[in-house]
Amino acid sequence: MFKVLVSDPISDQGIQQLVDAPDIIVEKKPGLSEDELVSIIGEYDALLVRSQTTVTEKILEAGKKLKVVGRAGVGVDNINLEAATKLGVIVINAPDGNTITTCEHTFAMMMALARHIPQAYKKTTEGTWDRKSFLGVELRNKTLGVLGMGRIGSEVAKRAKAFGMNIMGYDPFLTEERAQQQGITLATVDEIVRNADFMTVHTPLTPETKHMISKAQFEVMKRGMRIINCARGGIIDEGALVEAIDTGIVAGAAFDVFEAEPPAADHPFLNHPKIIVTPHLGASTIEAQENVAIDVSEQVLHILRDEPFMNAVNMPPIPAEVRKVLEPYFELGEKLGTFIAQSTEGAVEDITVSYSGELSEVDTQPLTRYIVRGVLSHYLGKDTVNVVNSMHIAKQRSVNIVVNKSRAAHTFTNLVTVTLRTNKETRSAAGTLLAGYGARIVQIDNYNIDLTPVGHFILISHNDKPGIIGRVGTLLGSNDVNIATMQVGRQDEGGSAIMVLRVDKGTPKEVLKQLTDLPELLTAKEVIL
Ligand SMILES: NC(=O)c1ccc[n+]([C@@H]2O[C@H](COP(=O)([O-])OP(=O)(O)OC[C@H]3O[C@@H](n4cnc5c(N)ncnc54)[C@H](O)[C@@H]3O)[C@@H](O)[C@H]2O)c1
Ligand SMILES: O=C(O)[C@H](O)COP(=O)(O)O
Repeated sequence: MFKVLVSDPISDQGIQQLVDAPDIIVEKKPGLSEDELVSIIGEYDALLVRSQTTVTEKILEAGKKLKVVGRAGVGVDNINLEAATKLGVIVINAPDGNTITTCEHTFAMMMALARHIPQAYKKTTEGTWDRKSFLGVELRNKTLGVLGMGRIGSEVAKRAKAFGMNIMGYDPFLTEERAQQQGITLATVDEIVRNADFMTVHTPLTPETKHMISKAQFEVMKRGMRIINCARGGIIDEGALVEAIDTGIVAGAAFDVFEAEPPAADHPFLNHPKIIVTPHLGASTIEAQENVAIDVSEQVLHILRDEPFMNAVNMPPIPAEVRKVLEPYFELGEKLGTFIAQSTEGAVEDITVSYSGELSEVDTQPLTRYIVRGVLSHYLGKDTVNVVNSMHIAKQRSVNIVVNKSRAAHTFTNLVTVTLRTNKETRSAAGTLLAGYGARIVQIDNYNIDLTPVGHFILISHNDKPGIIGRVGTLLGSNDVNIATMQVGRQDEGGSAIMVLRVDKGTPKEVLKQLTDLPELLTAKEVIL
């Protein structure tokens, strides 16, 4: 049974799949302090948050069973990613579910700003019929500068075109070609600042984007610009903005987010006649909240059940086309890792992974993480090593990871070979996926075999001498270990050979010892896959 703690208000419909899952207990405890979270987090396998809960290193350290922190939304600046990675806690988000909603909120803010709607509403409901003070501007034919042309920025640009606006966009990933396809003008921040009538920011808050619009930009800014921030507080320098409004450079601003949330009661935005504000409502629609909660719940379930998952933010993203090629190999990769670790004596020095065939054409790094996890979890436990921290742990323990690639396909379309070198020996195992038959281990050291990697095995190294197979069979039979299948491989007649026995259950240690006492038998290892 896995326990999931929901510490922020998250859509009930969205987390229904977790509530319904027979192996999950969901507990909702919104509004806890850091200390309260620290005192209870040790019981939970997963933590689900929005932006209110600050997931600190202290909380992560106290989460001894914690496998995943799920963020029902985009921004993960409330989660200590470095600590999570170090501790092997996977952090996932729901990057797509609130894009349209936030884009629409940006538009609502832009129109409210252009037409003074909040200010006019306030005055009218206070009993003053004032039509003079609220002369607005049209959006049509105005230039909109978009800083950050990711998911939300691109949707904003799309809608702005329908309003007859000209769009200038800046994003480090925006190329001239893509800008042309989107019907926008690729520009620098400086060009946007000097030319736009409206400017909206849609970047994450990073050391690079913090105060990217500050005093220097306001000094050269087109007079009368209107500015919208529905991304993150701090991208625009709040103090410098107020000064730019008060000195007539900026005509008005609409902010959904603040450098500190909630803002202090005397925050200069709160009573400023030219600044309109909402309390971080960008993602707050029924649809978006359901979408993000569904997405994050689905991935949390996968992680808790040790199944392949998406949207981890503390490991590099896997492009869809690469995921399609690699995902079928994740389980096999991890099994090859665990197989080789169980088969090899000694302290690990390096792990060499060779990819041949079509696999060699994609970025195989995500698959390597599974393989390394398979190897290291044999020594450190599955709970300690996961695909987020496997490479980090390998580095920490000075285990070299070497990756080779070769286009040559040999007998199989794809072949993954894992070689483990320890201070005592070097062994390797290779596997593939056979169409219609699934995962197979097809080579151990230099011996060809054909093994479905599931169940209990005994891996024996011996000298190829008459009678040895019979003696192994008799010994196991007399110890009530039933052999389901047996495969034997040898290089040369009378030379070294291996035997792989699939047995119905675990083999007691003393039986393995008796096996190694047989003449001509060199080693006998139990492998459980
Ligand atoms: N107000 C809300 O409730 C709300 C809701 C959803 C998202 N957000 C925030 O909106 C922002 C954008 O979200 P998204 O889903 O579009 O993210 P995204 O990752 O799709 O887009 C962000 C874009 O910013 C670009 N970028 C990074 N550094 C930049 C820089 N220095 N200059 C210009 N561009 C830069 C990136 O290349 C990327 O394309 C995030 O900060 C997110 O947390 C806020
Ligand atoms: O990054 C996000 O997804 C938004 O800021 C939404 O945050 P929220 O889930 O706290 O509304």
